[in-house]
Amino acid sequence: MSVEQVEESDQFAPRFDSNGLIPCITLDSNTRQVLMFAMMNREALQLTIETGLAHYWSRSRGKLWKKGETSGMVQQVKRMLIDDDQDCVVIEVGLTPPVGGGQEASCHVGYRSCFYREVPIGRKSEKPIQLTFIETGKAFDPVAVYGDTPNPTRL
Ligand SMILES: N=c1c2ncn([C@@H]3O[C@H](COP(=O)(O)OP(=O)(O)OP(=O)(O)O)[C@@H](O)[C@H]3O)c2ncn1[C@@H]1O[C@H](COP(=O)(O)O)[C@@H](O)[C@H]1O
Ligand SMILES: [Mg+2]
Ligand SMILES: [Zn+2]
Repeated sequence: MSVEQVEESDQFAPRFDSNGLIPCITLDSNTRQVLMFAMMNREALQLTIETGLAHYWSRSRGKLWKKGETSGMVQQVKRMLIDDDQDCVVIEVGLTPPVGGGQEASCHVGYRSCFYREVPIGRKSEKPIQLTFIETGKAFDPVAVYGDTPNPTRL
């Protein structure tokens, strides 16, 4: 397919990287708050489109991942957008509360959004950069929802 077709036509032609993955940014459909960034493989993208529930590919866990499979915090896709060269998607989702109680959220750390800290802009000193928490508290208790086996994001 030509660049022209990819960029200017109405043909959906998602471009996966050399590992067969496409990045996805997930927004809250009501507020447009950025909730998370994850990858999708062809199957995850197809399942997301077919079922209307967000599916991803987890590189750290090496598996297809239906968001909410453990927590119950499924993401209902209201709209999907793709960029000009079709190598990145955005989904706007409705959230579901976790099964263990608490408010609707997305992040497995217990915050609503994975993007729960702000990096200050403009350096005033050589001191280490200090992040600010921008959510007032956690939306739910992750131990109540995921159990106490820690599952930290791989660093
Ligand atoms: N639930 C989440 C979850 N929700 C949001 N995110 C975000 O999704 C990103 C990508 O997930 P992974 O790290 O699994 O995927 P990855 O491809 O290894 O991504 P990188 O860390 O390499 O960027 C994370 O970096 C988080 O910002 C989550 N990452 C992991 N989980 C785990 O997913 C499992 C299932 O949870 P539910 O889907 O809520 O049932 C549990 O074990 C959770 O700990
Ligand atoms: Mg990550
Ligand atoms: Zn998170």
